[in-house]
Amino acid sequence: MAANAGGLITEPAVRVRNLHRSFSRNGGVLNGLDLDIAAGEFVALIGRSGTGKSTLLRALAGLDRDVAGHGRIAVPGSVSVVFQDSRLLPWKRILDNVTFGLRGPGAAERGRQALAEVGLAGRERAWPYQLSGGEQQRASLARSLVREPQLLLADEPFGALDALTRIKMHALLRKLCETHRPAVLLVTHDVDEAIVLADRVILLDGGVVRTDVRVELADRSRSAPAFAELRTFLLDELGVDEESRR
Ligand SMILES: Nc1ncnc2c1ncn2[C@@H]1O[C@H](COP(=O)(O)OP(=O)(O)OP(=O)(O)O)[C@@H](O)[C@H]1O
Repeated sequence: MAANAGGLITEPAVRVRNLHRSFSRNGGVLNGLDLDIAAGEFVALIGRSGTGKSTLLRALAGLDRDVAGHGRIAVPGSVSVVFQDSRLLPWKRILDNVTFGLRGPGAAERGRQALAEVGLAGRERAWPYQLSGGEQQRASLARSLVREPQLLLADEPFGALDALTRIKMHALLRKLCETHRPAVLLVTHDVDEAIVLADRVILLDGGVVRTDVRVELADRSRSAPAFAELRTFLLDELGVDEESRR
């Protein structure tokens, strides 16, 4: 349970209990994982390669049918997923990609508004191949948010972008989340990205949540001392050696 700004106790948007998943007899990837995410809360999920971050995300997205019966998962009715590649349909124009599957007479207008929100006004009739990688991810975010999901799952959405574009996308995602207020689970390898964006950072290790910290920074700029302190703590938790931090 989480207390909202008014002090009321609210049900979490996501509740995972005792989740297990294995792919071989060599042991589990998820080993009795518990996790709650409050409505509107932004959680970043970090962990060493192969620790099961994508496995958890796929289970929450309903993309892993075999996980059923290996724990309890409760997620909201409307869930959107963003991946590292935009997964736009190459044979559809950008607006048609964004509104794909939406019904009702207002769908095109909602799609246009979503594209404007992500900075793609005027690109409605472009084909996916005509957009840069960053623009394709903007379109992918528009396609998710036009559905007003209660839960947004994002698996390394900015992993393929250059450093400057990533920083711009961080600002955009924060703004979109402040406007639309979905619960978010963001998988990332980038500790700085986690601190810049999230309300909470959780670290997966051994198939369970090993570290769970709230990000309470007045100043999220990377040069702030409290930012550096939290980064050092998380890199220590990840077991990243001194050499690799430079
Ligand atoms: N469908 C599958 N079949 C067999 N093994 C799988 C499958 N999906 C994941 N795994 C294995 O489960 C483990 C966890 O994979 P997962 O992709 O969840 O890790 P991750 O933490 O997201 O890693 P990375 O940070 O490298 O993306 C890996 O050892 C992977 O090989």
